[in-house]
Amino acid sequence: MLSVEHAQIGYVVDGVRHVAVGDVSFEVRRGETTMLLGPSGCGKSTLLKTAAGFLHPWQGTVTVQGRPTSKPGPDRAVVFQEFDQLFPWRTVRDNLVYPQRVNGRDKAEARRRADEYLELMHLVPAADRYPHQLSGGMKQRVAIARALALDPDVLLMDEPFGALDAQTRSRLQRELKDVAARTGVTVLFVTHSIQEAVYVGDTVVVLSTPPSTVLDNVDVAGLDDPADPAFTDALTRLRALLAHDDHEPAAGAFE
Ligand SMILES: Nc1ncnc2c1ncn2[C@@H]1O[C@H](COP(=O)(O)OP(=O)(O)OP(=O)(O)O)[C@@H](O)[C@H]1O
Repeated sequence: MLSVEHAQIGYVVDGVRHVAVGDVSFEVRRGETTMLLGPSGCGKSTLLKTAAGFLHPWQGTVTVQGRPTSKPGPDRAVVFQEFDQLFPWRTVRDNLVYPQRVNGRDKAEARRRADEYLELMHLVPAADRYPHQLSGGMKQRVAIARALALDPDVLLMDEPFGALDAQTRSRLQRELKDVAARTGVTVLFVTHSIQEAVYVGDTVVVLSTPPSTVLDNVDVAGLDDPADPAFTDALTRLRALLAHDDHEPAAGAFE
């Protein structure tokens, strides 16, 4: 579904080119959740922004269904970490309806889909509230529901639970797994957390320090019980990969 092939991506600061993503290739298969894990500054968000069409690779390609992600499009929906990504002047329901209308969906169908995804994300009681009346966790659930209601080919998530307390974060991880299984949506998800990568993902793409390359692709499909020895094995393997990266970040950088 989403393909990254020999991508090199960077930034020009004061006329100087800085390479963030050195040479990265991976595939996000249809219906699967792929996690991007790696040390701070390795270019996880840079890759996600390129998939979203906000940045362009200097070399290589990033494609969705074979089409380069050269600009943002309705085939990709993005959920960010920040709680302020909703339209503050629209109710929760209208936050879901409005982007669908902008994408050309008729009013009745947009409302029907909004209600379907409000139900799926347990937001029906909050449908007529405004974003400032919601907790951080609820805002993130609205952002996910809004993205799913657009029926994207790929859902791009940049540390969507990074600013939540531990309990809310676990709950949203569970809900996302459940919704992904029910809808069959394809997800690319950036995280700092090894635990989150194993629990939420089907595959973990582990990146090195910048200019980043792929250290490994680890299959974690079906691992959702931290008490399962296979879950612990996956955690150990990912920790070892990151620890053997030449420029390991300071201890404690990974949960
Ligand atoms: N707008 C920008 N202009 C210049 N450099 C940038 C910009 N955005 C990111 N960078 C640099 O590119 C590199 C990769 O940043 P990026 O945010 O993609 O990493 P990350 O892996 O998502 O980091 P973190 O896990 O800390 O969020 C970093 O060195 C960062 O400083």
